[in-house]
Amino acid sequence: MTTFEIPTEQWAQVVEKTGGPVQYKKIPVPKPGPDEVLINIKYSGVCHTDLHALNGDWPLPTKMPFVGGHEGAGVVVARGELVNDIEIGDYAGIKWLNGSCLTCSFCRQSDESLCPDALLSGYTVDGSFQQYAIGKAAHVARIPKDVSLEAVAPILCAGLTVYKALKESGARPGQQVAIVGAGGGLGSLAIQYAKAMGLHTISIDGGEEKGQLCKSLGSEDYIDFTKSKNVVQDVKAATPDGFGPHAVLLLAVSEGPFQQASEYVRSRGSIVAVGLPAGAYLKAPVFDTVVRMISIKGSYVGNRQDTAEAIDFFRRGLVSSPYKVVGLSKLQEVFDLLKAGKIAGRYVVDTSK
Ligand SMILES: NC(=O)c1ccc[n+]([C@@H]2O[C@H](COP(=O)([O-])OP(=O)(O)OC[C@H]3O[C@@H](n4cnc5c(N)ncnc54)[C@H](O)[C@@H]3O)[C@@H](O)[C@H]2O)c1
Ligand SMILES: [Zn+2]
Ligand SMILES: [Zn+2]
Repeated sequence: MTTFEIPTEQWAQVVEKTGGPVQYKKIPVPKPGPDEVLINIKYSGVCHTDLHALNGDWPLPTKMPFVGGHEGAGVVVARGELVNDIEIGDYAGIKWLNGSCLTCSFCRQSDESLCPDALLSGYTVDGSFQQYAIGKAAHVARIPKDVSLEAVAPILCAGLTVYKALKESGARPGQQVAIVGAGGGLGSLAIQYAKAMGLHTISIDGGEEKGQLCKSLGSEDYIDFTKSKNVVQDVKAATPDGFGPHAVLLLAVSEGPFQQASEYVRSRGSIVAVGLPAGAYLKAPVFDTVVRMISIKGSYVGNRQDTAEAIDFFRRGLVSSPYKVVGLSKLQEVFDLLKAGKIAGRYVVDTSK
């Protein structure tokens, strides 16, 4: 068996007060409990959720201080005495769902994200913006040895979340799906998963850079919400019969689209809310929802099987996040860009610098 030398101290980005800035400092390397593994994180994607956590946007408290991050890809370097289905030296990933009880009625039916005792990486337990992170062995993502750890990182939240949301939408091959927030981290992967699943995509986001990205990833239409005079009309016009898309994935970080989607979704279509803008509400006219038989639902990350399937799409070369790599020490700069809506695709941080 391979053995790794584990230091006692490591570099991490720590949130010490709501709103930040994050503090780049040395902290102790944690020790895994009996049912846990210690992963030497090589790369971590930066999700907009990490910014919500930093800003205290949601009605759910974080631990404090905390280390954010939940798209961490690395190598298993230690394991607790109860762990026997993952080896030292294996590739593994820290995802949002760090652990769940595995015995409640949700866990028993593979709705692990609904577990009342779920542990959330980079939120209620320390996450992947550090060189060594802990995950419950049952939940850490199994990453095949033949994939790039920096490229696979965004699959661990963005990829698996949009893959699950597309399944939840009920859209079938050949149908149209509108992706709102298509040029962001989740959106850029949603375009590709949708395409791989045989769906047509209509991308909605703001600015030319994001438009070019969406087109280059295979989206047939791009609607720039900052320029369009009538987003509702433009979305409907992008479908062959003008009746609107069969499904809408709401990935945006502003409330507007959550109020608008019911105006352009096709009758009997579904609206899937995934983005989590602070304090936002979903709104739809009851009359239209009834007589046009619209389904409105939420979708929250995915279970362990969704994770494995989402990674398998990546391994087969069907999806890949467009990403840029910077050092972990530059995390605050990434947050500033994310806040300004300036990131097309994903940023991935390299924990060695
Ligand atoms: N439900 C889940 O399980 C889950 C999982 C991961 C992330 N999230 C949430 O999803 C959201 C997106 O995350 P991300 O990392 O992709 O963020 P991101 O910042 O990379 O992307 C968001 C995109 O939305 C676009 N946008 C903003 N306003 C818009 C509008 N009015 N119309 C169209 N597009 C608009 C932005 O330009 C940006 O490209 C966040 O709120 C995050 O917390 C939810
Ligand atoms: Zn995330
Ligand atoms: Zn449970």
